[in-house]
Amino acid sequence: MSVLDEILDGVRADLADRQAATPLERLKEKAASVPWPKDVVAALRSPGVQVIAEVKRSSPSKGALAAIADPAALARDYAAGGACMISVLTEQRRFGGSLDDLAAVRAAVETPLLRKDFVVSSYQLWEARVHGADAVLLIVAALPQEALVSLVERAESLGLTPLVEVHSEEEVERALDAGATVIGVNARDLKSLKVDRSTFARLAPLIPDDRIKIAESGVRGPHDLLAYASSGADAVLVGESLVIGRNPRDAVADLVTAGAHPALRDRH
Ligand SMILES: O=C(O)c1ccccc1NCC(=O)[C@H](O)[C@H](O)COP(=O)(O)O
Repeated sequence: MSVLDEILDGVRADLADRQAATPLERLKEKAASVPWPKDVVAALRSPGVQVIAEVKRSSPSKGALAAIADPAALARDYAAGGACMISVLTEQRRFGGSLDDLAAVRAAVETPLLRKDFVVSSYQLWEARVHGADAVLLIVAALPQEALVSLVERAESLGLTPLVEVHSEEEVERALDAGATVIGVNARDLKSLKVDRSTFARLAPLIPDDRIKIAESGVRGPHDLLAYASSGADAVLVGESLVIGRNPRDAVADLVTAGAHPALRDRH
């Protein structure tokens, strides 16, 4: 069984528990009083290469990374550093996240928020809305095509921007067929968990220029952002290097400064 399959088994079991505790109708009632999500596409289309900073406690590849006792404080640092979006991992078993983290971050910052999880059901989209997300991750490798298409449509109907994640040529084609506007190329192979930064340069040319291209994983500092930018990235998604460093605000600011270099402006 692959790591992804193991993660998905746990996600489905936890989802079943939450569905038993909170019926969908109740979630829908709650969503009615939550403000409409922010325009993530506009934020990502801002000049230069944008930085998406992630709240990430642990991971299957590295184990424990950082305790992050106060995710809201970390998010405030990310926002002060200039992150255009904050990614909050909500998967519990392997990443140590939760929907409470998402809600706490929502209460702390105005920055657009991504719910980063392994979405397999529209129930999770409603949860994302209720807890203040503006965008949701949809991983092509985790979904049959019919489910992917339906989740892209449902997310958009709820005002959530789907970030559709790909790892291969075939998955790029599936993301485009599903109508994705925002496509993330994840450099981390979901079987070996190894990061191969060249994946973005290989797949980016297959993604039309009217879509937003996000390079996910493996950004250790400004030099990696610039390398992804030179291959056409509109934004980078960064987790580990921000949470293990001593000053997340300065680390984000350094990336934002690199992404704002005059040579990288007016790329959209
Ligand atoms: O991080 C992992 O080990 C991992 C394993 C299996 C599925 C997903 C995984 N990570 C999720 C991510 O996509 C990253 O958290 C994100 O791209 C940031 O990457 P990094 O900056 O390398 O922490």
